[in-house]
Amino acid sequence: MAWAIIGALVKSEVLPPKNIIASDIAVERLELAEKEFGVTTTQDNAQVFAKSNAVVLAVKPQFLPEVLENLAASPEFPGEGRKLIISIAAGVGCAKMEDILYTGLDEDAKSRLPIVRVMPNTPALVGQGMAGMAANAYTAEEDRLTAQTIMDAAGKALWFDEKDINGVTALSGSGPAYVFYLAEAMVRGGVEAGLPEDKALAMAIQTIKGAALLMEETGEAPGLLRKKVTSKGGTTAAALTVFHENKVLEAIVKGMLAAKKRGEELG
Ligand SMILES: NC(=O)C1=CN([C@@H]2O[C@H](COP(=O)(O)OP(=O)(O)OC[C@H]3O[C@@H](n4cnc5c(N)ncnc54)[C@H](O)[C@@H]3O)[C@@H](O)[C@H]2O)C=CC1
Ligand SMILES: O=C(O)[C@@H]1CCC=N1
Repeated sequence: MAWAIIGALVKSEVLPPKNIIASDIAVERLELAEKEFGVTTTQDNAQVFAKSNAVVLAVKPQFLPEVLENLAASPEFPGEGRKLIISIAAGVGCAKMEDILYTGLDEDAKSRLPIVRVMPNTPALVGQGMAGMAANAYTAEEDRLTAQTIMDAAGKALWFDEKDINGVTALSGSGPAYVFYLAEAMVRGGVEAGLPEDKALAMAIQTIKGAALLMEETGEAPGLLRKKVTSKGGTTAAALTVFHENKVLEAIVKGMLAAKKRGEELG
């Protein structure tokens, strides 16, 4: 995800590579990032913090507390200037991050460390991400603008109350997997209908892409566009009748609520 965000910032010229500093414990990833994007790198997270106005934390959720604890214990912390902390770790709430970062800080120091929690998704890798964002109480308009600019570079981003982030995760965070699942089903259906697999895949991809663009460009509701494809007594109606009988729509909604519940449990 960090790779996607760095790539998007560089490609969209939101920031020149020399203004981006990346850290990772894996040297080979840093070497790759230097080569691919021309960014500065370090293995020292505290150096990133010291040199940046905005820090994006993109480690796996189970490592985030440790990374924050090390940061809070470093001589560079909290420093002088204002620093926006952005975390993309799934399931780690602002309260948890505040617990670690704000302990022992006075109100002035806290207000210089605003926190934004982001739920991105993998299409950010191709500049078509959809992120949901939530800001903590110390966040000002300029911080929200910074977070918006960073995430817009990788696609689109919308603001939510933090209580809605598990719903966002269930929709756009996990959502690409639902679309890939649909694509898998369409390819299997195509093959069973006698098409060669490579062509079935190419057709499924273009059909999903075209349908998404049609929704976006016409602004028409998905249900209305579906009706426009469905001739009375025709082929689409035959397919949809089977989906309906098998409660496919209800199953997807149930699945999303299970994803939301899992997000709550992990949090
Ligand atoms: N993959 C997805 O679909 C989504 C992922 N996320 C979140 O994005 C975050 C990153 O996920 P991925 O990019 O898939 O993981 P990843 O494992 O590919 O990347 C994490 C990177 O952090 C580095 N790292 C580990 N410990 C470190 C430390 N102490 N200091 C510095 N770097 C360290 C690792 O070497 C690795 O390069 C996770 O928190 C995940 O919850 C959020 C939404 C969607
Ligand atoms: O499956 C997960 O838990 C993460 C969060 C959203 C996408 N991947």
